[in-house]
Amino acid sequence: MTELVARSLSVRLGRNQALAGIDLALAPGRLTVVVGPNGAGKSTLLRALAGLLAPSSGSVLLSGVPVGRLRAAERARSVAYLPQNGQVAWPLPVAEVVALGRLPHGEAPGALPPEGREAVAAALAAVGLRGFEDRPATELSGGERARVLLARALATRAPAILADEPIAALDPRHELVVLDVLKAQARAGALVVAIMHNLTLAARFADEVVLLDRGRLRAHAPPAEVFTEARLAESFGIAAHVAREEGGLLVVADRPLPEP
Ligand SMILES: Nc1ncnc2c1ncn2[C@@H]1O[C@H](COP(=O)(O)OP(=O)(O)OP(=O)(O)O)[C@@H](O)[C@H]1O
Repeated sequence: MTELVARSLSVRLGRNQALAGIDLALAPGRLTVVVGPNGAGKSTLLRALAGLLAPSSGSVLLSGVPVGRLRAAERARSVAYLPQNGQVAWPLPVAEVVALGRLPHGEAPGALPPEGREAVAAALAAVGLRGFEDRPATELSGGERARVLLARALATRAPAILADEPIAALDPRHELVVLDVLKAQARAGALVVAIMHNLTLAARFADEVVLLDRGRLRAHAPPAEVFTEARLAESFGIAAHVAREEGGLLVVADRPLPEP
């Protein structure tokens, strides 16, 4: 069972204390949504959890092992990381970009074994890109490209998926498609973490919410405990309505509060 644990995790980026003393335990089978205002440290947290950024103090343990100590291929097989605003530099066909997700398994994109081919096809279908296989990845819309990169992460079939704003560029239908995919991955046993700014969708899809603010962990709890009007005012500086609806919690941002 894959678990990710941050212990007293602090990260400095240049002169900035991006994260300070984060204690967090993430379990498999859960979709955890990370929220917080711009600059709160969300991307920094995800990169540290993925082993891509060394803590300045404290540690990140992947199933008990410091994540920075894993070999790159082993780490990439264990943790699929989707960066924020991912770009595609080369005009490779979409299927080959997604096949790059098989590299940590030692499978070359041009010569995938049956399992690799199946993983690529399933990932493309999951994000609604069947039929895009031969299109150059540099000739796609922003939302299509974002889904290609998510498919690449899914094709890895890693037990942990860390996605930095996976729905930021997507239309409303594909926001739901992608969140359904991430939820299904969690239901199938994966540890899934996604950064999101859409609090309404976060409240609806998250099993648990991590709220970061100025580099500190303010809350880690189910959506109804995190999304209170008082906390939204304090951390986001917004007046919001929070209501319980049949489909879950409804969070509607109403207006910005004056700067304190
Ligand atoms: N390379 C860097 N050097 C110095 N400071 C940095 C660097 N990258 C980010 N920071 C700072 O670290 C803090 C956390 O940044 P981070 O990208 O983790 O925020 P975030 O919560 O993901 O924000 P956003 O919602 O805007 O994507 C911010 O104050 C940011 O200005």
